[in-house]
Amino acid sequence: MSNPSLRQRDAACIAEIGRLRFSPLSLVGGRGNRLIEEGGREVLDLSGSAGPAMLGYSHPAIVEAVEQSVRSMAGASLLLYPNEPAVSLAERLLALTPGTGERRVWFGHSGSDANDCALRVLAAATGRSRFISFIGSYHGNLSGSMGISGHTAMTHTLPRPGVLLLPYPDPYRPRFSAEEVLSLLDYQFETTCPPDQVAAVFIEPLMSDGGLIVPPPGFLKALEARCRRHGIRIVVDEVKVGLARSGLLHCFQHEGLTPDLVVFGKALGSGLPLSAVVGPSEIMDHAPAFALLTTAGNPVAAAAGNAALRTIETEGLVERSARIGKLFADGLRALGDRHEIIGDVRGRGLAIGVDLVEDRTTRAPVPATTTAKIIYRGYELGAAFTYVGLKANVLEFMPPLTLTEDEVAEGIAIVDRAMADVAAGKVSDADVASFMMW
Ligand SMILES: Cc1ncc(COP(=O)(O)O)c(/C=N/[C@@H]2CCCCNC2=O)c1O
Repeated sequence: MSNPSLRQRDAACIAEIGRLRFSPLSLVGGRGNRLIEEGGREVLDLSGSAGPAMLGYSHPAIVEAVEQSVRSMAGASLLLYPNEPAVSLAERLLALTPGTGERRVWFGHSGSDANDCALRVLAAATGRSRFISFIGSYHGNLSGSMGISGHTAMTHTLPRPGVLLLPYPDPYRPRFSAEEVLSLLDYQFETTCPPDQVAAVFIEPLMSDGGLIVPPPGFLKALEARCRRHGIRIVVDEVKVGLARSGLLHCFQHEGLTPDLVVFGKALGSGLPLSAVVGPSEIMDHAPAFALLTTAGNPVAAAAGNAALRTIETEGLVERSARIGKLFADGLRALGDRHEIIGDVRGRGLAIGVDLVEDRTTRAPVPATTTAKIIYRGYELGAAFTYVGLKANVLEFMPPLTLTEDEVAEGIAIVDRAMADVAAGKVSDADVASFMMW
């Protein structure tokens, strides 16, 4: 019997609950913007590993920072001892995150634990037990952060008591206009959701897993104004679209928001487990020993974080993300001349969604199998990308911000061919049966 493949071994030991697989791609390495498949094939990465790979893979700045830090580890627990990399990273985050007054930084391992921490400390510090969030939002997969998320993939878990989930207005499918959502919120405030009981609103400035939805201009600013009237804090979840990806350093800057707390993750560690919450001291200093994760803010992950933030600056990734993102989105839009399935191409910077429809007039989403087949065929042709959306019909492109113009052209050509091949029936339902996961 030949040696089992990596995928077969994975199937024999990795728990299904921890899988969200879009293709048979199994990895033995990565460098630059390419993933190295078992067997040696190099696959162009247009997924960024769901966002963390802001700098691609094995970026020299990350390798050097991690190597230097791990060779003389300044402890392994920020809880017990300050360490130079974590304190430097906190100082950097305070300097680059707009805000006023005394503020502090909390470190976590993931976007989930950072949102968990934010909501728990807000409830405790404000004495308010209600939260506002949005249908389609994804803030994490721990009890707390899942409990304020509104993604259809979360319906296996009941929402947190006291959370108000509002529709997130979608300009492409305006089932609820921005005005109707705000009017619904006003009515809730007048009836079953007293605003003085609401601790905070959690906002994705660009809704990612819910379908890469850019909110209508002014909506988030109008929401903020209502919150300000009632002392409701604004928590902006920048975990996926923050740190230069949107074409500005912070995605909330596109909306003119003034957050109270900002949640970072994914790209902050550039592949290492690292997240952060930046917020006012009256919240973040609520009590000692309130939000403890033993290895959070460890010197190795923090060293990667420092290198990631430095590289955003030294490689001009904010401007690059805007420029390459426009090139990529324009290229995807141009495919619409050949593929009726493309209903909408949207996003900001290098956070791009392609909304796939059965019919451009009705805008009815394609079946999830169609989306999955395009991703599967894209994999066979040499590119890795994923899908999101409450109807699993939005191709998600979250590539490394280091993507080159040539790689954009390569990626567009692969998407083009994948769509044509799927339309020609070259991918079967059986091919994608095990990749229909959310
Ligand atoms: C806006 C936003 N906030 C928080 C999270 C949770 O981050 P972690 O998965 O690092 O805990 C996420 C994670 N999003 C999912 C992770 C599961 C796989 C599907 N793709 C994502 O990006 C997010 O998008």
